[in-house]
Amino acid sequence: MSDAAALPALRQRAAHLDTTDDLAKLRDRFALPEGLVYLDGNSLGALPAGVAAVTADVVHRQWGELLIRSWDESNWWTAPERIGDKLSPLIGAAPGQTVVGDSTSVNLFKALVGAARLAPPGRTRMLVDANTFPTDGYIAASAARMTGLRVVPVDPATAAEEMDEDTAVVLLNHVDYRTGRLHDLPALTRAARATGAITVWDLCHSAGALPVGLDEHQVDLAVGCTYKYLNGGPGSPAYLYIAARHQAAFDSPLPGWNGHAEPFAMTPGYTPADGAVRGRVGTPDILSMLALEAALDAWDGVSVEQVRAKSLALTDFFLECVAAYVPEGKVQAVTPAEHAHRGSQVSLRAENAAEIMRELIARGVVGDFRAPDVLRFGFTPLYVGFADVERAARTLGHVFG
Ligand SMILES: Cc1ncc(COP(=O)(O)O)c(C=O)c1O
Ligand SMILES: Nc1c(O)cccc1C(=O)C[C@H](N)C(=O)O
Repeated sequence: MSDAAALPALRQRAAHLDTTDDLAKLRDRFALPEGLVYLDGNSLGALPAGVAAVTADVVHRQWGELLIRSWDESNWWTAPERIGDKLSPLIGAAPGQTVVGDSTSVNLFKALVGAARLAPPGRTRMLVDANTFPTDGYIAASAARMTGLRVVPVDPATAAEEMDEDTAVVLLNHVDYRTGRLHDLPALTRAARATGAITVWDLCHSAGALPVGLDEHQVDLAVGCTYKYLNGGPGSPAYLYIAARHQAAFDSPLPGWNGHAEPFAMTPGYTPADGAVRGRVGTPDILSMLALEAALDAWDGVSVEQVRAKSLALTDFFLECVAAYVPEGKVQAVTPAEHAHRGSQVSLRAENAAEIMRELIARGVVGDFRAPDVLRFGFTPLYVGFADVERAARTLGHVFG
């Protein structure tokens, strides 16, 4: 595998690929430290250049000077649905179906209980991705308990075989957080629909990295975070998608006053608002929300299809460079080689993975480690280039000596 002669050739290829990359100039839309190769945008995205000024204005003028008037005059009140509509094109959703707010965990709770209430009565099973990011499993267990369903862990690759007339809800991840495997959202959603089950997709690791097509594939409900490939910042609010056809019947288990049809009527009884707005709960976290709104400007004029094409080129090139630079047998790719099954990250299994990642970070290449033995590298096409990829793999090769 390891091949010293590959070095200049791969560096030259990287330079050529960067020169011919239409998205390369987008890196200027981000404030990244000089000299750092940042491959952890699948955990926390980079800072978009416009966010600091907008945040300063929100703090000093909108809050400091306008004070309470900003709920109307700075359009704070309608931020959750406005920003939901702003990110909708990235997940293939028409306007009016997505609200921003709360964490992914909280939105999962709303979606899962809401899904159980939408499902045909009498069904008993909630299928849940067995390899899911832990919070999804914890929340699903509680939502199932509350709604009288039984959790059935499933492998998303074969989940369609488990769907039957007794399946009420199906919760799956579009991309697996640990392996980077992309699951077949269109086929799995179709299979669930054929049985009448309600689908809930977690888009944390796909939104902003590849086309999702929620409306096209007739997904019922979806959630996702905005701090990964959408670059909303640490703890930026998550989102909830409620397909238009379900909105009238969607019965939120968290019917807070912000989701009320007339919040300022302050009536004792709850009447849900029309549309996705009924997915709102309490007062939105305006500072984070408006930072996210500014962060989404980094997508101006960029399509998610272009991003996907570059993402696949980056991960292909990374796998090629790793094969050339890393001594044979030191790492095994756990991310599928087939494009149809690959998200926007590459996970490599290695002995002493935690230590290897610490050393890589010390040498200016930031990825992350996931227990027990996975090195994770996330590729955000808006700011990662091919020279970054080559340097990351070369540095990994050096770490292995
Ligand atoms: C698939 C998935 N779901 C949920 C979360 C987290 O949810 P929350 O925004 O509630 O922290 C993450 C990552 O943190 C994730 O990778
Ligand atoms: N949300 C995170 C956080 O608050 C701290 C550290 C990491 C995270 C993450 O997003 C982890 C991420 N979901 C993962 O795929 O592992």
